[in-house]
Amino acid sequence: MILEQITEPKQIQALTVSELKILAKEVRSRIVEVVSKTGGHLAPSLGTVDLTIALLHLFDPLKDRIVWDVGHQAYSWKILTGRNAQFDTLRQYKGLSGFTNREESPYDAFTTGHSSTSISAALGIACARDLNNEQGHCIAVIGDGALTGGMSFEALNHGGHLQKDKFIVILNDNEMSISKNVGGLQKYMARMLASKSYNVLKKQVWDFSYTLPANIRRSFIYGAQKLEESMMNILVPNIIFEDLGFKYVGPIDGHDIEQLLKIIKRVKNFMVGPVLIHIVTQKGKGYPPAEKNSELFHGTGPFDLKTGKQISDGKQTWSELMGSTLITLAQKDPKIIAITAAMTAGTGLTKFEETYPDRFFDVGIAEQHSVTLAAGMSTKGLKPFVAIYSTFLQRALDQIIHDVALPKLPVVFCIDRAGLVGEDGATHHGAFDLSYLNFVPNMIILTPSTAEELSAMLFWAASYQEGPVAIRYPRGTAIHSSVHKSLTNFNPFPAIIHSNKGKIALVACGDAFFTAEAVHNLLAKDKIPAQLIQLLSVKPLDENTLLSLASTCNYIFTFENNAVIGGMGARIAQLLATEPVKIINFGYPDHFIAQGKNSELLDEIGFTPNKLYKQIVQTLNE
Ligand SMILES: Cc1ncc(C[n+]2csc(CCOP(=O)(O)OP(=O)(O)O)c2C)c(N)n1
Ligand SMILES: CC(=O)[C@@H](O)[C@H](O)COP(=O)(O)O
Ligand SMILES: [Mg+2]
Repeated sequence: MILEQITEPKQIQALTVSELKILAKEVRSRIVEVVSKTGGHLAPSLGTVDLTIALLHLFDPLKDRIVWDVGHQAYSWKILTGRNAQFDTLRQYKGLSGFTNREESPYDAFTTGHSSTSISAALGIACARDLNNEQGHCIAVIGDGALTGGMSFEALNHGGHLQKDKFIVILNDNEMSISKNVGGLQKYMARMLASKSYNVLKKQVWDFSYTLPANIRRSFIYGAQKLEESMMNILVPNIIFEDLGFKYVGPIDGHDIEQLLKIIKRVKNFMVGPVLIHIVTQKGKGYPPAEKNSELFHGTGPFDLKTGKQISDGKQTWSELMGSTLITLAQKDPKIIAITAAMTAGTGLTKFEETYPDRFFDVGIAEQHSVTLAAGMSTKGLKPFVAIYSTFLQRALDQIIHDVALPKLPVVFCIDRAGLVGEDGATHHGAFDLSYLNFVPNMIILTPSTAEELSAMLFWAASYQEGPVAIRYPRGTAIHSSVHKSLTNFNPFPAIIHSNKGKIALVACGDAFFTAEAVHNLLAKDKIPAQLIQLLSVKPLDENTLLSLASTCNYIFTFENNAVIGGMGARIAQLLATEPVKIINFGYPDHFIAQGKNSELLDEIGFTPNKLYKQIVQTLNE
């Protein structure tokens, strides 16, 4: 086994091409074997094995800085940059992160998880390199999906302007985002792939250059680049990257290691100014089930290695419930529209897309655009539901404030993955949406604890026309419960009083209600009566109920799956600041929470019924 002998990336530089090919096979087996147990981003990571090996053969990953966009395709990078021994801990509690992370390894040039940051980051590194008089190439590896994010274009625009040498963007084009990639850009790249004439020209130029003595080769290639700039416009009109100031090289078979080495080496040694290398890969390469269904294996749970069969309990998720309720609403109201930013399956909208293709919009990885698109639609009387993960909606805060809330447009935000999301970790937890929405005027924020409440809120929001509504719900299986059954004539604003006895009150929202309920039961066993209050609406708050609690209780303990700073509890504390009651907020602490099973993470931060109960008893005894 070659892989077993690789303890540091430098060793890869000494391998022959046939050894590199064997290494690629071994790395793929290692990835499939581990991810079948841990779950993870299998198909993206299988697609980049050959590229990783080529890059590590040609570059020094400490001196040269390589930034992987999203970082979900970097498993081979991890394995080959000194982390093979820990690779079995991928995405596990205290194990390796599922993304690149500067705290995890000096080889990881940038901490990632959210899309479309790589070109900006690599350009920033290139600027710093030059200002510090340092050496080395700065390379961004970005997928065709990530390229649909606006930041990529902001960075290409700026990179083309700066004209940095040794600045390379590698576009990893597999024609897939998580689902099929969308948009004019995708079609444009498909046309480029089909454009043989330009590639023939490129090949001829390179081949001819090899007939020249080494000392004049570099200036020949520079001259050829200039010539190409004008010829290209005849052969392949409007190469967008060239127009922006990048030299375009490609398309290249991203699984042909020999070819990758040849071309990347030429770019490394001879080309001046920023270069974009366009490689073509297949998602899931080397593992037939993932090749056949790369969407399913984009991010997978554990699966059977032999068959590729995934393990699922088949229970309805919050996202699926949202999607099916939206179909029901859309049947009644032709104005209802669904919008996603490249997360059709994740947000439960696959069936909506099939049922109402004309009323479904996948905008690409373009959260900001999705929000303002919805705003535009709603000015003309449509009723858009924007389904977005809490963590990704962070990107669109200004659009929420300026384009939706200020003009009071009736856009509904279905905020998925609110709270901890487990193995994706710090970059993906939905820890902040209550905080970043709480301060937005005109915003209504609803927090269902049960499946029935989510449905009722969606129905309610569909007919609310006075301004935006955000409904936040967690990742995973929807909870059906009898805690709140009377959903006819649903009104989300009054607090639900589940128990009104005692001098202390537990106030909770969303799925944290069940934590509060469990604490309530533990206190009851200790003969400590507590009032138990559920808020369906975090904004506006039911001020009357909270003020009356303040007048009857010595303590109010609040529970939420959000950062305590700026969350529901913080607003309650603000509201009751002048009241004699003491308020203690339970939620996420003021640090980033890593990855692992939610149960492990909640235990670590002390957000479990037992730990909270003990904290309450201790507080009462003080
Ligand atoms: C801001 C943001 N929105 C959405 C996502 C979810 N997401 C992760 S990877 C991905 C698709 C990326 O496609 P591409 O860049 O082509 O990489 P591939 O998986 O095809 O290799 C999406 C939508 C994200 N990570 N960040
Ligand atoms: C890499 C990325 O951002 C997505 O693939 C994300 O991991 C999906 O998360 P879910 O598994 O919760 O849909
Ligand atoms: Mg892709």
